[in-house]
Amino acid sequence: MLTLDDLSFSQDGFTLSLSGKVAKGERLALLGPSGSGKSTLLSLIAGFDWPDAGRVAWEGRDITQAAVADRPVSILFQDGNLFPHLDVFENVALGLRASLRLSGAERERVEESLAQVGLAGYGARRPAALSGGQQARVALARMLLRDRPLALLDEPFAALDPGLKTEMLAQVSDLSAARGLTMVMACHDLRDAERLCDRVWLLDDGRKVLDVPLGGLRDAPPEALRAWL
Ligand SMILES: Nc1ncnc2c1ncn2[C@@H]1O[C@H](COP(=O)(O)OP(=O)(O)OP(=O)(O)O)[C@@H](O)[C@H]1O
Repeated sequence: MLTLDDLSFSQDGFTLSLSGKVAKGERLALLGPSGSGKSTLLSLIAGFDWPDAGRVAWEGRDITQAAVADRPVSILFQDGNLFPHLDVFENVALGLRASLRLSGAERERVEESLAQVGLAGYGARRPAALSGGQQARVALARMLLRDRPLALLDEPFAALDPGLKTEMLAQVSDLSAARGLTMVMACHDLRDAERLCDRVWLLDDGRKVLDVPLGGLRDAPPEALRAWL
């Protein structure tokens, strides 16, 4: 369980202030207008920022002040964060070892991860020699290789065409279900949220204004979500 207790964080006139819980294995979508605080919340969970007050805990362990590397998280952001000077294999291997000094078994895991996202045989290419969708899948392979229980995704599908988006959504859904990942995903599209997630938090100006299951939502949509339908 991911627990956020009275988190509060202020930056340049913007304040994020919320509490909430995400059950183990649950997939949570963060929806809200631009600037509502979705990325800020992901940064606080990932450890790129620290809250001014409140607590972030995973399975009862307080990780509010933990270093990024010591958190149970893997991260998939919109731009994939691939290193242009490293080849595809090395970019994925970074999920396992920052030193890139891998044992034979670890090299096999990298190859397996690439195969899982349909990129077997692409290891020697540089990111620039891949399409946008393939780059997104390299980032996904790295995220999966990290094998951390909490996946944080920030609009990971925004740059993909509809066909690739559908493919990636299905892949993330299958692979995360197979691993029982807990997921928090910021997105702008309620349909993406419905395809991947169980629950949605609607953010507005740094506050959580709605916290509901996604199943059956369209039958009786809450007023706050009407604009997103
Ligand atoms: N590095 C930063 N320095 C100062 N202010 C920032 C920084 N990053 C974000 N903000 C501000 O924090 C607020 C929340 O931004 P955030 O990126 O979390 O929103 P968001 O909901 O993810 O938006 P979007 O959907 O556009 O990605 C905004 O007012 C934004 O201008």
